[in-house]
Amino acid sequence: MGLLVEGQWQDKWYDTDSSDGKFKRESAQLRNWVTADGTAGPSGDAGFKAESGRYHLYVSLACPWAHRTLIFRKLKELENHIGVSVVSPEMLSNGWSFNTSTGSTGDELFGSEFLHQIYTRHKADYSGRVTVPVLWCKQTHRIVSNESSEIIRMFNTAFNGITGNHDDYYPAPLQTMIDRVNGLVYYNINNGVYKAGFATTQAAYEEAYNGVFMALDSVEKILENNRYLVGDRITEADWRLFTTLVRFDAVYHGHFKCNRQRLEEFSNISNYLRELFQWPGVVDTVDLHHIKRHYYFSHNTINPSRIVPAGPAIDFAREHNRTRLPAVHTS
Ligand SMILES: N[C@@H](CCC(=O)N[C@@H](CS)C(=O)NCC(=O)O)C(=O)O
Repeated sequence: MGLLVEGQWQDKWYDTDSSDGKFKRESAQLRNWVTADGTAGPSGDAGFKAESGRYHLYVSLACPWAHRTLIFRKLKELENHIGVSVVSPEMLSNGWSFNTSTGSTGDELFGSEFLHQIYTRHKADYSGRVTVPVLWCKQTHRIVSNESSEIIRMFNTAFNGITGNHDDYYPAPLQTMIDRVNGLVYYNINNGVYKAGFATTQAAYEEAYNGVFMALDSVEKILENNRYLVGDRITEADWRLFTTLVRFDAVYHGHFKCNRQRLEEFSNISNYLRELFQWPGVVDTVDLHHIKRHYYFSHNTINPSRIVPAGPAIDFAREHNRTRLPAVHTS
């Protein structure tokens, strides 16, 4: 675990001393957009036109942010158009690695040893954390983006002309609502579990813990009468929540101490989670071995023994009751 400082790797854990024990996530720095015609997106430079075979994704199967991009690649039928390299779940003193003996596919483009070499290939004197996901452009030899929330928006529309898949997970009439729900879910749940897990004071931990369960209680209520988070169709908001939910009982409940209750004890959330898990193609994006191995093995300030728990035994493939609520298709 560490970061690049002017192109040099430094092995360093997160600094929480200057923030009263609170974990502060660094904003992603690389924010260009792939667009259908190569014009600039909402931020960054123009010149990244959607083309088959031009882009490559670097992901961890353990990471909830990277997981979003894998789900969108799957749902939007981009697998034959955008390649993927998977890092090892073990994120140790050199950060994310391409060690094939511990579960990486290897770096399919350059055969690098570590992900930080992709960042310095992009910019030799790069400074900042080396995070997944990364969307790489093979034509310009640059990182397009390392921000998952924006990569999924690109995948949602930019390649529609190539794939013929027009399913829309961020439809114009629902955007305001989706943004509002994303805000609550990101702050309290997606990032909330990390704020609880990486807190180094009791007060910072409890504040995050309370936020996690306040928001889960609200989600449980929403899902009582609504099939999905924003009305009766599945949207980006659901997939952004899903990647945290699917890790919750296996990792966040124990390792990050979010243990007021397990998600299995929330009736609506657990049924909803199973529906999303069983969505066509999604199961292929979930790897609980990588998930557990990453958190319990890599965070040695939290779990120095590196013992990976054997449980819990949860069957996400068992029946759910969500068909009792109406739903419409995304496209
Ligand atoms: N804003 C980023 C966050 C990505 C992120 O923090 N990824 C984690 C893995 S779950 C990571 O690579 N952390 C390495 C580090 O912080 O050094 C996104 O959503 O794409």
